[in-house]
Amino acid sequence: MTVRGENLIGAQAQRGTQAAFRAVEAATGQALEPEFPGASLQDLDRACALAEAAFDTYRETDPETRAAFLETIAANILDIGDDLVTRCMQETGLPRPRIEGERGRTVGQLRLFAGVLREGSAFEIRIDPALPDRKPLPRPDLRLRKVALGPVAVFGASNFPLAFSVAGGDTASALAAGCPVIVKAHPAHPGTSELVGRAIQKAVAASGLPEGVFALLFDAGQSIGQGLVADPRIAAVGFTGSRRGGTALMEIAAKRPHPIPVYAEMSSINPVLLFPGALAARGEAIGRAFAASLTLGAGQFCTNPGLILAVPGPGLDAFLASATAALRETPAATMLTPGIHKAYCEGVARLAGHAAVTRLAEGPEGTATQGRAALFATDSSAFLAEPELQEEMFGAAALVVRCPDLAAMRKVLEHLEGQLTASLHITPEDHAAVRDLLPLLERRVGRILVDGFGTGVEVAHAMVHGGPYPATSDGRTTSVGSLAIDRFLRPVSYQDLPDALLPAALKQANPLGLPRRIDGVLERR
Ligand SMILES: NC(=O)C1=CN([C@@H]2O[C@H](COP(=O)(O)OP(=O)(O)OC[C@H]3O[C@@H](n4cnc5c(N)ncnc54)[C@H](OP(=O)(O)O)[C@@H]3O)[C@@H](O)[C@H]2O)C=CC1
Ligand SMILES: O=C(O)CCC(=O)C(=O)O
Repeated sequence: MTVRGENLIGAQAQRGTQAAFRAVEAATGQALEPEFPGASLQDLDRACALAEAAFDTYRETDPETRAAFLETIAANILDIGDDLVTRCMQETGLPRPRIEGERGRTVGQLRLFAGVLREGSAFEIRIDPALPDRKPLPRPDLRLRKVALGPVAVFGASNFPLAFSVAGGDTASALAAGCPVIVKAHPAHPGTSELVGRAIQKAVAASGLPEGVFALLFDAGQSIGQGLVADPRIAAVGFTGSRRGGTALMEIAAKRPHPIPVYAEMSSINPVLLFPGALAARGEAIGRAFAASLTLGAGQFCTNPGLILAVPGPGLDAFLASATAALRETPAATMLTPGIHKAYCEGVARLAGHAAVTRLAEGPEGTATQGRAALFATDSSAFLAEPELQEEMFGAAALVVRCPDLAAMRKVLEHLEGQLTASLHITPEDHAAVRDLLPLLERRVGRILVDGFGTGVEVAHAMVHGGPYPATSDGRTTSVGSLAIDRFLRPVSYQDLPDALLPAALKQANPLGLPRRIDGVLERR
């Protein structure tokens, strides 16, 4: 499939009329063909108008129609074949196995939401039948379902060109909810975005859905993204990226005459807590596993283990010896964009020059586009005193904080901002200390995991990929896993509507076969 540099608006593919940009080959820094002329504000207006026009029809399609649509998108993505993988490798510098794995995850996510639709409990059907004889007052007939919010703006992420981009988790969950989607492509991988966008556009047509269900817009600057968030027809935003970008979009959304939710996944340093029992039992092995997680994908994961908390002793020495040895041998790796590479190098230099920080290890030097691993150390009193030490360094760098005891470790956790994950390395003898910290961890993070690292998020029903601000803009939700659909739904209650006027999901005969809670009790199907 050829990349043409075209915006996809409704059933049309057309070149933009605004300033153009080209993708950059991540490994060489060379510009790639073709040019992507940016969308105009008229293009944006048309995409929003089509999405608005499609909304009422699309949201009332039955769950089976939307499930089949998501499966068609998945099949179309696979049908692109190697053209997608090679373009994506060029644009991101990520290796083939990673891109192929991410394509599998993307397709799996779409199919997961097809399953969610067929299972039906996401719509939370509740029926409290009328009690006309209740004293002192009769009870009305009350029926609740969740309905789609409206057209959703999705910002593709730079670091997951497939699984968090055009057909990624935000798009899959919004489409499953019944929301049309307008994607603002990430400029780091426009060719990949166009190929995937065409797969969705083709699926819209093949499924007989209104053309406004999907659009993909390119822009060399930020006016399309900002215009999208400000547009009154947009009802919610999905975003994965920097704290600066996410908060800028939150501000635009909050200033609208009708503010809308922005689901932004932003910065996280993902504390790793090395408990004394675990360090004594297997400090060296944990050090090796940590180095592998830190350097995965050049460290360009928001789940990257960027902060290590431990009490000094022989166990920590063993951990540091194996981690530093592994990091010194891990080759530098191509980073996604020159901007991300520059930000990483500046972050590492800032930490290296910090008076309270020592450098423990540095990976081998690479090319001008590659990032080398780095490990730094400080102590808990310096960490508590210097807020900049908890800033995310997006890449393969981490900071070890030596805590004199577990009470100091607690203080560091109390001082931390909201996080996506916390990883605990433990043995049974650490259980009492862990139990003590769990309530605090629950307040700080979205996912608590034991004897592992947060990278490689499982796409599942019980997954939370979220967390308190600034990990995300709204810690009540997740951007990965089936619960992500909930971000794009809202409850509506129907009181005393005659059956003939009720939506199919709430009719007495339950024609859609949805699971229902009747008088508070889940009905067996
Ligand atoms: N924690 C995480 O999950 C991630 C964090 N990052 C961090 O973000 C840095 C930059 O990476 P990147 O992925 O480009 O993230 P950005 O937040 O810079 O950009 C993400 C998307 O949002 C758009 N955007 C950003 N700011 C605005 C704005 N003010 N108005 C309108 N649109 C905006 C960008 O467009 P445009 O490019 O045109 O500005 C891009 O499409 C990295 O160095 C890293 O620090 C990156 C990826 C994931
Ligand atoms: O680790 C993962 O699988 C997901 C990470 C993520 O969401 C991100 O880096 O933006």
